Amino acid sequence: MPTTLSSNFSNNITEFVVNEGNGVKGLSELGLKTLPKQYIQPHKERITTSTIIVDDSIPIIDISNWDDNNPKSCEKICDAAENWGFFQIINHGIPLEVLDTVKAATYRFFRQSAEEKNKHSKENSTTNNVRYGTSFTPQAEKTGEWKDYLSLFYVSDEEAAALWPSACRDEALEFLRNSEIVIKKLLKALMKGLNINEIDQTKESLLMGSKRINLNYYPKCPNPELTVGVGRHSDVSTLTILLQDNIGGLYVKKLDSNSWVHIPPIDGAIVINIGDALQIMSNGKYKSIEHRVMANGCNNRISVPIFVNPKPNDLIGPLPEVVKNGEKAIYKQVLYSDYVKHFFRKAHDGKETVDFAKIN
Ligand SMILES: CC(C)(COP(=O)(O)OP(=O)(O)OC[C@H]1O[C@@H](n2cnc3c(N)ncnc32)[C@H](O)[C@@H]1OP(=O)(O)O)[C@@H](O)C(=O)NCCC(=O)NCCSC(=O)/C=C/c1ccc(O)c(O)c1
Ligand SMILES: O=C(O)CCC(=O)C(=O)O
Ligand SMILES: [Fe+2]
Repeated sequence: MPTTLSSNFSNNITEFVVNEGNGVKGLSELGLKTLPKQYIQPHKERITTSTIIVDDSIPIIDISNWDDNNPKSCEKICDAAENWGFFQIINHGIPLEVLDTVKAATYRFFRQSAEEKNKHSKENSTTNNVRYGTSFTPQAEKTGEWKDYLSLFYVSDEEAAALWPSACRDEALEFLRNSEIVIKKLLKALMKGLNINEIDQTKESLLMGSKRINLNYYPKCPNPELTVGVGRHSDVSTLTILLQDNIGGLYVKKLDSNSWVHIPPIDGAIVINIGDALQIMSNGKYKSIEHRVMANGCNNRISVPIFVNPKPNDLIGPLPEVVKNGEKAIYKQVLYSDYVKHFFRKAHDGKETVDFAKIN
């Protein structure tokens, strides 16, 4: 097995990783001793101990006794959304078996040959709703991110049966189905915090009219300190429901600071974060916070986020109930698909995406 790259191979990294569909998983499995230069991030993007704080953590909220008469859990959710933008939920009711099987399915998908996975690449896929890729936007990035992914946009069970890869389709659908009750409970609590006590069908569709599930694979990395698994970004979703494995490495920026806090893996827990769409709809009350993932020198890591979104054709802006009390709108109305395209067409750049919707 080669341990360093021949200059010829190095020149052809993009060909091997991106075009042939080997991904960074393929690179990792060559047994490289040093990180290819294409993945060396500028200093300011690396995750260093000097910016990490260890004596703080995002809230962990037990939602087992959750019902409408329990304002305490509702308050905790809204406080976390305002002050952290991130929290973990435990005793959420999604069976552990569902979580374990979608993790196993993620490994099953990525274990397949490059040829099989690459049938779902941007170039080869017969649909825009299924995409296998690597890094974030290789066409627009100066430096690569050490991650491969499969992204599945949910339209219907029938479409998924026809188009999603069989290695992970049923398990991804099962996770989506089981997350539905939790998503509705969280949105109900978050709307209460905005004095919206009734979620009618129009509002439900605006908050959770479309879903995307990603399977992320972060292979073991030589020189993990020089690169990132995922660079600084905030999600463009309403809410993200994130399942991580037991490896760790996800960091979230502490509000109004330059410090980063680790999100420790907790067996059976799910990480929840507010996305840009809800920051915009709440006129900035709920925070869509920057986060990033450290690469790992010893272990492969996987994660499975469900992005809960408006529908592509929805107009999003501060909700009428939020601005009706004379509050000044800080965001304008934007077409959600324009917002998402703006996000996908550039490299990760922290919180810059939301400027697209700001009133200047
Ligand atoms: C996403 C779109 C806009 C795609 O619509 P479509 O008609 O297919 O547009 P398109 O013109 O083909 O695609 C627009 C661009 O996005 C890129 N793109 C589309 N899907 C993806 C994807 N899953 N991953 C990366 N890029 C994508 C395309 O490659 C296009 O770029 P370019 O080729 O013009 O350079 C549509 O489905 C939509 O509006 N969806 C709304 C719901 C939604 O998907 N919301 C996003 C939630 S995802 C979210 O919040 C976070 C995601 C994330 C974070 C960190 C990562 O590292 C990461 O990989 C992903
Ligand atoms: O892998 C993780 O823990 C986070 C991934 C992430 O932020 C994303 O896919 O948007
Ligand atoms: Fe994210």
